Amino acid sequence: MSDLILPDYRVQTDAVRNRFARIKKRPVTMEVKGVSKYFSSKHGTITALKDINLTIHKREFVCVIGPSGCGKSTLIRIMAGLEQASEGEVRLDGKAVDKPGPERGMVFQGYTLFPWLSVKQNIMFGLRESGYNKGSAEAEARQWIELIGLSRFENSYPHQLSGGMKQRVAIARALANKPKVLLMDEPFGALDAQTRSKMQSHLMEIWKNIDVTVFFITHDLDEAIYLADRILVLKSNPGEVQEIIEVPIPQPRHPDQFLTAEFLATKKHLEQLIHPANQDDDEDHLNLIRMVPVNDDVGSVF
Ligand SMILES: Nc1ncnc2c1ncn2[C@@H]1O[C@H](COP(=O)(O)OP(=O)(O)OP(=O)(O)O)[C@@H](O)[C@H]1O
Repeated sequence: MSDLILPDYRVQTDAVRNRFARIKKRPVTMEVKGVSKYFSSKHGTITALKDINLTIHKREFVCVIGPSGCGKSTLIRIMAGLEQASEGEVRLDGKAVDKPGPERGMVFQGYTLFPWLSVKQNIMFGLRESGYNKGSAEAEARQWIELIGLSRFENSYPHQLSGGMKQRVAIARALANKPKVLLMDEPFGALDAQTRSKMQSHLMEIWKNIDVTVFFITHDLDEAIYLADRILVLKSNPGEVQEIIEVPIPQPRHPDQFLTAEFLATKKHLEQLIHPANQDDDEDHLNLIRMVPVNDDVGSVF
């Protein structure tokens, strides 16, 4: 990629610039204001997050990337109300978040469906909790099952589903409660590459058709660029905002865009942010002793 002449990732076409202008005019849904988080450990205090500020507008899709340990999960847990910030606050539609609530749906990497409930019962569960009677919860669940294309599996149990199907059910279950924000922590991290790419397209389709704002953690740069309006890049030790990038790829997104100059330029920039050149990290080196015959030529040019 280094030999290609790529545009600057900050250059936007008129369509992309206009889209961002429209997004910025939408009301703010979530605000992360000066959030810091400290943990005590036997080695002292860990600053997992330091002064994080982010404003997310209604219907925006924001992805978060950053090296392992930069505080991504801590941030999403604070946004979900599962963890308290040490300093600062998170607001949803102007109201401080201090505990989990139905207006924030969560989807995690691990399959979090109830194994003893069928697909339909899993989706009905939250609806029943929020006061739907059995008949209306069932009708609502069926609509979601149809939307995620699993009508044939409504009475199947999680162990009878593939990983991708389970995550589709988890997304439907989170969305059935009509949250304002969907918080997703590496939801496709455990899936094989092909299923993952299908799930990304499914999620894009769902997001286009459902009135929801998405905050999505991933390790995968392609996934972040493909899905996001903006990408929050965190750095570690302490977890701080490195950059917030407006993705210059037009909507609607399509897998063909993975090879466009804008896509490659954005990916190159993210790679530079996450793996800066000349960074000599001891953990990246393998201390290998050669344990092959002297004339072994695997790995040499021939
Ligand atoms: N409950 C805890 N107690 C002590 N330290 C914690 C706790 N939770 C997280 N940390 C520390 O806070 C830092 C951020 O962790 P976090 O899991 O949020 O990072 P992450 O970016 O999500 O990592 P990964 O990409 O590997 O999942 C790490 O140094 C981690 O060890």
